[in-house]
Amino acid sequence: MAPSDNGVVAKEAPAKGAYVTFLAGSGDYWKGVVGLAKGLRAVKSAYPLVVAVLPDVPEAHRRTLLDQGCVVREIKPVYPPENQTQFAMAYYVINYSKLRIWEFVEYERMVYLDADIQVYDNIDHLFDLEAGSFYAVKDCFCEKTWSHTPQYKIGFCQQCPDRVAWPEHDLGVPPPPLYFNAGMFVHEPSLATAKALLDKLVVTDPTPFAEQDFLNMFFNDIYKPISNVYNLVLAILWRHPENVDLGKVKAVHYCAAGSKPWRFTGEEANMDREDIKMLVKKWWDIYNDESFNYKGDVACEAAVPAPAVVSEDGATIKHIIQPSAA
Ligand SMILES: O=c1ccn([C@@H]2O[C@H](COP(=O)(O)OP(=O)(O)O)[C@@H](O)[C@H]2O)c(=O)[nH]1
Ligand SMILES: OC[C@H]1O[C@H](O[C@@H]2[C@@H](O)[C@H](O)[C@@H](O)[C@H](O)[C@@H]2O)[C@H](O)[C@@H](O)[C@H]1O
Ligand SMILES: [Mn+2]
Repeated sequence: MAPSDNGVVAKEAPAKGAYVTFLAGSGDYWKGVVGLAKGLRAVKSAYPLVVAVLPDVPEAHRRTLLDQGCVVREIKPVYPPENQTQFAMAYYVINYSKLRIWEFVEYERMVYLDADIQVYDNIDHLFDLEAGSFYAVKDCFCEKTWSHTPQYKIGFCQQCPDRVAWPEHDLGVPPPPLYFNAGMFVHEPSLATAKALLDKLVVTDPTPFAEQDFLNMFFNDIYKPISNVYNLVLAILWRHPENVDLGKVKAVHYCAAGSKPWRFTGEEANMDREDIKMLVKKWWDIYNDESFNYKGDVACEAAVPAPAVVSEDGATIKHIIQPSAA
């Protein structure tokens, strides 16, 4: 790539990599996606952000994402088999549609980030991790959302396995396998894997953490934990403060109840903490900073493979490179 004005040659991203997030509904999660697009730009990521959108995402929201340089790709919803499951959150049923991102085979490697994640340090090196494993951060079992599980009931958590030993003799079962938070993971799109996921889904009873439970089961044998700095599940701040150094955190996951920055009121439990208020302000500082708006970045264009229209059950890939109005 030609040196930029100051003679510094921008790192050329392998054309086959991209960040990907997921957007459903006509609600306010689009603000999370805009924040994420601006955050990746702020840390000078060399990779584009693809947004997998369900059909119910309004045109106006899609336009806003295109204007922020996102690659917007419509996907068909994925539903779990008929079930009476009580999901930990009722809306989790839509999260199974995340499974469509294995169909994005125009990319060899993708880093998935929930729309309620913000990146505060460059994590492009994740694209260089050795292929063949599923990389993600270990979740925490200590929040009330886990109260249906034996680990919660006995106070066992993989974030501190020595605090309460797993009573294998009493329970007659081994400790649960390592379990990742599905808000961030590194994956390799493949139509074969996409088909295997959907085939397995139709014969798998849904469970409270929906696609997160399903992905943990499906990728259990190749799951490789990576550092908490790549996906700080906020509850770690009060459940396992010894496991986090905020100065080193690269990506924050605003998943704790009441922590979504664009809906923040500070009223829910733990939302009056100084570190939470600082992290929410940090998110807004990026969201409101117009210098991080899309300006037709050359690096972003170079990182995007030649736009192609891939018809797939009516879904097509649209990539429009237009300088934003701002
Ligand atoms: O109404 C919704 C709910 C969820 N999501 C997407 O699904 C992801 C997972 O949901 P959420 O982050 O709320 O789950 P949590 O991590 O808080 O459990 C979100 O980050 C969004 O990318 C969305 O687009 N619209
Ligand atoms: O659909 C299931 C969701 O499950 C996960 O969220 C949970 C999980 O992290 C718990 O451990 C926390 O206690 C809870 O707050 C948080 O919402 C993923 O973040 C999300 O992307 C999605 O997969
Ligand atoms: Mn999330």
